[in-house]
Amino acid sequence: MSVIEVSELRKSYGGRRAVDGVSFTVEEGEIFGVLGPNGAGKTTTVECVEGLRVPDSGRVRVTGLDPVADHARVAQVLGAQLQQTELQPKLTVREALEMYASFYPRPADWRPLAERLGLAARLTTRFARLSGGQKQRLFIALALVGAPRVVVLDELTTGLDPRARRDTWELIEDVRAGGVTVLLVTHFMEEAQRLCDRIAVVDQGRVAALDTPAGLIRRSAGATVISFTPSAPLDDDDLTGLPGLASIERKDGRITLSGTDDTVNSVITLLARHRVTAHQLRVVDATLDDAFLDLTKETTA
Ligand SMILES: Nc1ncnc2c1ncn2[C@@H]1O[C@H](COP(=O)(O)OP(=O)(O)OP(=O)(O)O)[C@@H](O)[C@H]1O
Repeated sequence: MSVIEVSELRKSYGGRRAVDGVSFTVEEGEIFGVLGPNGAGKTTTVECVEGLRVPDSGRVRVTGLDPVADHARVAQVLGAQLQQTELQPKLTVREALEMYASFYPRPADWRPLAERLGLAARLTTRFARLSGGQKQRLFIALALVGAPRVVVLDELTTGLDPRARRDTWELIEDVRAGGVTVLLVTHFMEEAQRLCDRIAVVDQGRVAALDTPAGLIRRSAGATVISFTPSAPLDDDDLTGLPGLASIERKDGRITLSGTDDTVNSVITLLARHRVTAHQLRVVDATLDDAFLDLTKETTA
């Protein structure tokens, strides 16, 4: 049985479709990413998984339970990142952690969690007095303090400085190593590429692609880009026949080709055959950024 199952999920707000037939499953111990442009329907989708929103149609199950009908049981197995407004401003960090731990039958020890998230020196600070990044780290701690089987993280590291972001990634990897399933909404490609086993790219309320990060990158039009300044002119005819070629660009004597590994190998053979030297040769693999822009062309254009 999948830990999370979403099938043909639809949800409208006042006649406007926010989610329009989204389906995916998340397996035990997986870090599953939901990636998409602003307004794509990501938060609506994960809020349906959390039982915070009632779908118009479709099926959602978390460990086999319906998050709306079985809300209390789902709340025992699922940890979610809070929104700013959901915590009393006067609560201290310690009180918040103790209170949230008390909601669960077998909570984690909050002290090491507070330590990992850099909150140990802030235990007596009231929520209202925390910096934006400290609030964010507290929300992550509160999502994990119940030792959930599934954790839903929406904009996990938004507002965190680079070190806190890296520490948080390591924490999430550790949490997963402990068997926890993670559903992650993110805008950060580097975060998605580093953490996620699989990613659903959501665009205009639909799943535009669902694959591993490497799989998504392979789908992007020019998965590899090679650029160089040739020591002698090269004919377009020689270049256009290269296997796997997606595009050619010439600028100021420099040639930039996008294509596949085959394209790169063939360019090198071609250069050797013509005894042409490639100055400032660069080969760059496409990133998840490129794949994302390709897959969500209409909305991000
Ligand atoms: N409570 C609401 N009432 C009306 N419309 C809403 C509501 N919540 C979301 N929407 C609309 O539904 C669409 C999807 O929103 P959602 O927040 O799910 O997208 P998202 O992918 O999470 O976006 P972002 O990346 O900007 O957070 C948007 O057009 C948004 O304006």
